[in-house]
Amino acid sequence: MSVNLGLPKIARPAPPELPGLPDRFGRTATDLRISLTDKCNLRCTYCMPAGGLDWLAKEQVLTDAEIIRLVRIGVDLLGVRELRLTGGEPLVRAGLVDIIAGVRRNHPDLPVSLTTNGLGLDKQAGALKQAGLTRINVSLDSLHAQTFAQLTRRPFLDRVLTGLDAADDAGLGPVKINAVLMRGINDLEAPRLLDWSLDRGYELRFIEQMPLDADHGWTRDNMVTAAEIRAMLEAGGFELSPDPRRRDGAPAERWQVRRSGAAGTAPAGTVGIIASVTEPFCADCRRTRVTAEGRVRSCLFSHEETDLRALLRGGAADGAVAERWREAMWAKPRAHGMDHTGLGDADYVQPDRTMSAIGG
Ligand SMILES: Nc1nc2c(ncn2[C@@H]2O[C@H](COP(=O)(O)OP(=O)(O)OP(=O)(O)O)[C@@H](O)[C@H]2O)c(=O)[nH]1
Ligand SMILES: C[S@@+](CC[C@H](N)C(=O)[O-])C[C@H]1O[C@@H](n2cnc3c(N)ncnc32)[C@H](O)[C@@H]1O
Ligand code: SF4
Ligand code: SF4
Repeated sequence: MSVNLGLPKIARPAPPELPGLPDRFGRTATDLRISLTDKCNLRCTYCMPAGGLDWLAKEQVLTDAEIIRLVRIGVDLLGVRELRLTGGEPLVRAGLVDIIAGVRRNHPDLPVSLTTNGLGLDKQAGALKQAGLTRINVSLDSLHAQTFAQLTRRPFLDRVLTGLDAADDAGLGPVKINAVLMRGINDLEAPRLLDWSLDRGYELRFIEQMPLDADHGWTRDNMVTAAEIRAMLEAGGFELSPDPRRRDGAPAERWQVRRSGAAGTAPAGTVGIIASVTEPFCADCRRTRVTAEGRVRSCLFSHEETDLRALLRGGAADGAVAERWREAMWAKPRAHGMDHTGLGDADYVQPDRTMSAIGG
């Protein structure tokens, strides 16, 4: 079943006999992102409403076995080469360790990473590593307790920092830190966040805020742009030079960082900037997403979803599930859920789902 979420449906031919998950614009998805839950224990203002959302009922959410099977279909039949577990907050999913262990049993060499807010990592990091998790990204927008609480609507900065210590001890590196900068709230903290990340050996990435928040508070003018971020870092004591490594479909553009006055020395580390709005990277997008209830979203901003759960629960063979998934990806929009880039343009329509409910 394909679920149209509001826009006119376009008639499309079936995908050709190409291997994997190709789309109509010459891209092939190899990076699978699965949301393990729509629930979360933070309420970041750019993502969730203060009162939370109507959570999915347990029976609506894919089971551990269904997730492990979908990953197997993705890897064995559809050319998936890496897996990202996300949410909502994936650490609140009871079966997380079992899911990772099950995936790892089937795919000894698959890179499996987790994007998390870090709450509860102190207790789970060791078990996650032992189950076969490869590495981790932790979202952290501020190192000031008060600013953290303002942005996330919860006073839990210390718990995130404890979680990061545990991730280091468990060997879940290289750790990446995700920070969304919000004008007038944490934007001036950008150099300090970078300094702290360099000292701890983390790769910090700044993310342009995207219009995916429940409160519909995003405006193009108020968003902190990649160009502004680079300028703030340079004014704040850092020199940036392009990272010579190939980007390889990654959302983050990476920069080598030297502390000012250290020209000619080895870089102190790298910083990434994910400029989904002002410098979009859709032309080289390699992503396929599955929501917590088992729907394929071919693009973060899609208005159409394709249900795989009914097939999984209806006794369909792996090949039939794979074929439906291929059809969904063939219909992937060119960019930003449309036929052109343009978050915030007059014709941009924000998806009904928030980032947390899509699986960021
Ligand atoms: N426009 C767009 N932005 C994305 C997409 N995927 C992730 N992002 C943004 O990039 C941020 C970081 O995503 P992560 O899950 O930490 O990881 P990543 O950068 O995709 O991948 P790694 O560098 O391999 O860890 C997200 O918070 C989103 O804001 C995407 O498909 N499209
Ligand atoms: C939706 S969260 C899910 C995983 C986990 N709860 C976390 O926060 O890392 C994944 C990423 O999406 C980012 N994000 C959420 N809403 C966003 C928005 N409106 N624009 C840009 N990034 C956003 C978060 O900062 C986080 O790094
Ligand atoms: S960004 Fe992550 S931690 Fe923050 S509310 Fe959304 S899902 Fe939760
Ligand atoms: S907006 Fe859509 S097409 Fe562009 S990078 Fe994200 S998922 Fe890919």
